[in-house]
Amino acid sequence: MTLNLHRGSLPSSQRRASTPLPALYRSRPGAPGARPVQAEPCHPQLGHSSSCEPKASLPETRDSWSSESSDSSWESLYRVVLLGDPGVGKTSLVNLFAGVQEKDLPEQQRDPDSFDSDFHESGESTDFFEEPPDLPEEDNWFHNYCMQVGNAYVIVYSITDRGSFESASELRIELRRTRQAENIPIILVGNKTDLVRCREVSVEEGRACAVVFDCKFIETSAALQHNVTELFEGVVRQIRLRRDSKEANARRMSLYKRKESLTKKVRRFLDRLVARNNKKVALRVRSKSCHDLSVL
Ligand SMILES: Nc1nc2c(ncn2[C@@H]2O[C@H](COP(=O)(O)OP(=O)(O)OP(=O)(O)O)[C@@H](O)[C@H]2O)c(=O)[nH]1
Repeated sequence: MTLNLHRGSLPSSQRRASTPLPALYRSRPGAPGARPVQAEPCHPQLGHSSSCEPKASLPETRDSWSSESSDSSWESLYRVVLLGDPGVGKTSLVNLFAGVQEKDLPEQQRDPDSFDSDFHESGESTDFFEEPPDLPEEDNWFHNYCMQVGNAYVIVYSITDRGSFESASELRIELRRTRQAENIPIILVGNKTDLVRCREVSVEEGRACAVVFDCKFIETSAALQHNVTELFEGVVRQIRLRRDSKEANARRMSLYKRKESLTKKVRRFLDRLVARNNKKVALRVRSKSCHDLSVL
């Protein structure tokens, strides 16, 4: 498993300090803060991993960065979207996962406004990104886009904030509405478990909510780095399990279709044979009844 981190300096007017802004958002023409991709200094810094090389030849929008990409030379990219109220710890979780400590970075590279992490494993890449919390009204498109493009969703709430737990439920309902027919992995995360005395949402409530909403559930503490690796590995596993079962289903279906088409061929042959016989029978019947004016 190798990790990549790409950073770039961006205008911060649209975002809170800790909010990472995905490259996708940045590359949208006309969007506030949007910049041409080639102007970004972040991608050359991806060079720590052998699997990042093909990115140089990628098209410039992330619309084409999909696991269904027809370009087989490029690894699969899975987009994991982190949703949740401001302040619940989304950025902290992603930062931890990427193994980034701000203090480890040179002063000039410290840019809390921008952050993306790529998680590369077995030729696959998982891109975690979160929605900027204070987007202007006209940028509702990005929220809608997030709801459409994720291959998996991590809905984070703080166990010390019941309001964020309720927001998590609403987000789950919204996701269910937008991605109704799809079997996408959703993980409900209760963060800040280290703040034991301030707990407002019990583990049982979190678990019950996950059962009701048919998603996975885990409690984490970004502060204590508890369950963070389990969370992100779990996300990748969920994506793979669904992908594998989808592929197995597709294989089963194509086998079934092949079998069915063989059966159909035999049936067509038999039908033709029966029809020929039926014509002879019909002719015989007609000739027998030709004297009966009461029948055809
Ligand atoms: N005690 C404790 N504090 C945490 C934990 N996770 C995050 N925090 C703190 O909570 C605050 C908000 O964390 P962020 O990671 O910025 O939260 P966010 O959801 O990304 O917030 P926005 O960027 O506003 O969307 C920061 O001060 C973090 O240090 C945790 O597990 N335990």
